[in-house]
Amino acid sequence: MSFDYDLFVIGGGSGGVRAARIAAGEYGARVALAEESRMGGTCVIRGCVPKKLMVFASQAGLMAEEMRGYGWEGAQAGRFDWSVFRPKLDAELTRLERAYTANLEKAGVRIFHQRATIVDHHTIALADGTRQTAKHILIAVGGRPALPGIPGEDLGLISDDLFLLDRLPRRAMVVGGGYIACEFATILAGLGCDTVQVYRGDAVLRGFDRQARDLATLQLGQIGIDLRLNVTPEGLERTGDRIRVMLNDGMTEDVDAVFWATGRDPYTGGLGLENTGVHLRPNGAIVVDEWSQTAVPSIFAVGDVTDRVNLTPVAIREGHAFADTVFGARPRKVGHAGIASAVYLRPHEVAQIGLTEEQACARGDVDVYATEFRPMRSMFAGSNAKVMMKLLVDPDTDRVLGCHVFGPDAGEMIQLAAIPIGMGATKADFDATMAVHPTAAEELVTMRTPARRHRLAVQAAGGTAAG
Ligand SMILES: Cc1cc2nc3c(=O)[nH]c(=O)nc-3n(C[C@H](O)[C@H](O)[C@H](O)COP(=O)(O)OP(=O)(O)OC[C@H]3O[C@@H](n4cnc5c(N)ncnc54)[C@H](O)[C@@H]3O)c2cc1C
Ligand SMILES: NC(=O)c1ccc[n+]([C@@H]2O[C@H](COP(=O)([O-])OP(=O)(O)OC[C@H]3O[C@@H](n4cnc5c(N)ncnc54)[C@H](O)[C@@H]3O)[C@@H](O)[C@H]2O)c1
Repeated sequence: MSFDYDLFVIGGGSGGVRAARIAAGEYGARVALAEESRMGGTCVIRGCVPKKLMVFASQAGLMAEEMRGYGWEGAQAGRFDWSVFRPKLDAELTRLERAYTANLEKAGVRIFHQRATIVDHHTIALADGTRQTAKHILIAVGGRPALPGIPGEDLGLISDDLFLLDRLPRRAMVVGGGYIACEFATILAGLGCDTVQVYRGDAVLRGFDRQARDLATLQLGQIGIDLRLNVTPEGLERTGDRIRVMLNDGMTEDVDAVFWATGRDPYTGGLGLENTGVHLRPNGAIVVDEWSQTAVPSIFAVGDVTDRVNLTPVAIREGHAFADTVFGARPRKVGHAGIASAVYLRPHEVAQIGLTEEQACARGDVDVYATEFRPMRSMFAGSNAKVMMKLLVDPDTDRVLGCHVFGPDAGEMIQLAAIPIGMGATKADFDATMAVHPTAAEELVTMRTPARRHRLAVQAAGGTAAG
């Protein structure tokens, strides 16, 4: 049977673009890609990139405060002008979008700027009514924000909207305690918005190490966010040009904008998967095996739509491994354990790799090398902001099981720590490494004595041994 293409990719985001470019450019496959919105996908257009630029923009106040502590009398951040920043952001995203498009075209990929749906195991329908056939179909459609399902929720905004605002809200509420909620609240507060963050749990960033979570929770309050814990909205209604939020603790809040950051769901609705034998999980995620192959041999899926680890570098690696395996005769699987990540808060970021202290304790014996200290840079300026560094070590093998950093540029630190830890480094390897002085990161190679030693036998007997 002959097909129009060897590969048809649905979705021009992190995973889809990489897979298409490698399959066509490196392996000579005949590839087409459909993108219904802007090329580059969530990360480039409405995620990592605009978010990080806004994090940079939002730190002027903290920098001015620090500089006053260094003797810069009267140092002030000035007034943030969204009408200057927003067009610059738009121009940068357009530049990136063009670069992604050009790279695909250079690799020989045929691009359809429209929505695609699946007709059968080898056929794609495009929004213009035409059909294309392909030997392989790659689904890389990503995810979409999930709303909480409460009355009036349509009055709220989603993360995409932050980058498209005509003007910044004077008073904003961010709902949630995950990556997006914490980063968005930090950005809004830093840009001068009166910011309320509402989270139903007792500490933000569930899934991260508890000590880091507690420090992040504290920091959100310290930078001026009105953080309400153990609270959740029950309904929204319009009052004039504002929005009234009814909270489950009986309080109401009037704000100019509400941002839902209550998770994301795979974007499989309306994709035509009922025409195939592809299996979905209850949240709509596509079930794939370790080769990113679905239950239908000709259909593969990568990235957030599979809800494995929802990060850009993971989607890219999955897309690349798919192309290597199917078109390059170089079978490659992607490991989803031990992936480092960072949350870009200010002034200190949260970054991690491997097990949390809680997970390590549940797994078995663990020695915890941990330190909390006021770093030279901010202490001199009179700030109480604390840095935290932690290594979790298996006492039997001496292997480092996890690393957690709460501090300035923690994301940059964890990227480098991820290399030795991924290679199986031991605590002795860290100890043998000469420190770079004076840095905050040097603490990672100078912690000599465990702060705590958790022993499974002792815990089972009713306690935790401290060393
Ligand atoms: C606010 C925010 C901040 C983030 N920050 C970070 C970060 O700092 N670091 C990090 O690693 N990750 C971050 N992420 C996550 C990251 O953006 C995603 O993990 C990544 O984009 C997933 O890539 P993907 O290829 O699976 O999907 P996407 O990038 O979402 O791409 C999917 C594409 O498919 C298109 N599409 C969907 N359906 C169709 C269809 N039927 N036909 C045609 N086209 C279709 C969409 O328009 C989209 O362009 C962030 C996410 C958000 C929302
Ligand atoms: N820096 C980064 O790497 C980065 C940044 C942003 C997003 N991301 C990726 O995007 C994914 C999605 O981010 P996210 O923040 O949307 O999801 P998340 O899963 O991290 O957080 C969702 C939050 O919403 C809360 N929540 C869920 N339902 C709720 C409800 N009905 N009412 C009130 N609160 C509710 C949850 O308790 C949680 O705190 C992340 O898991 C991450 O993989 C990464």
